[in-house]
Amino acid sequence: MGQVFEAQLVGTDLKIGIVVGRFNEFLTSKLLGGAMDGLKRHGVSEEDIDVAWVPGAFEVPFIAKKMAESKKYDAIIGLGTVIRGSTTHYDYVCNEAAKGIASAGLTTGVPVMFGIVTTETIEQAIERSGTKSGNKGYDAAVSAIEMANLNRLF
Ligand SMILES: Nc1c(NC[C@H](O)[C@H](O)[C@H](O)CO)[nH]c(=O)[nH]c1=O
Ligand SMILES: CC(=O)[C@@H](O)COP(=O)(O)O
Repeated sequence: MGQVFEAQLVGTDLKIGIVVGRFNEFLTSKLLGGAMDGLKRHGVSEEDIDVAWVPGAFEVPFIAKKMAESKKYDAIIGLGTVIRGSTTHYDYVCNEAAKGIASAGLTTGVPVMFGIVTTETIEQAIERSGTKSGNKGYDAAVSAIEMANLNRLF
């Protein structure tokens, strides 16, 4: 076997950018709290975390890409909550957020995490924002630390 690359979950010298959607703020603020908790528990200093608020999940990739291009950050975390309504709007917002976040990472070489909760119901969103199914912001933060450290190995 050749080399195995595996990163530590240690955030002591990392600088992290967070982009969070204001739409459904009562839930996205919980995702932000979870992300901050996940970063700090793994050693990231609070002063090394910058936060940008955008109108909704659709706008997350735009600012995530700008943050990544600035080369000030080791990883970016995109946070948002998209809940299906009665029209096709949900699909457009989700698809563009997912595509845009993936593209921001691939085009800049800075890992960008997909911390966007996409659900059929508000109950499902609550469950993933710090209640029975955990906190997707926390999960995205841990993934950001892993990817930032892994990215340094290549
Ligand atoms: N319906 C949701 C939205 N919609 C707003 C869009 O994200 C966008 O801000 C607007 O279309 C202007 O470009 N955003 C969410 O984050 N969550 C939703 O459920
Ligand atoms: C996901 C959304 O954009 C949603 O809030 C829109 O709801 P609707 O499809 O009922 O307009």
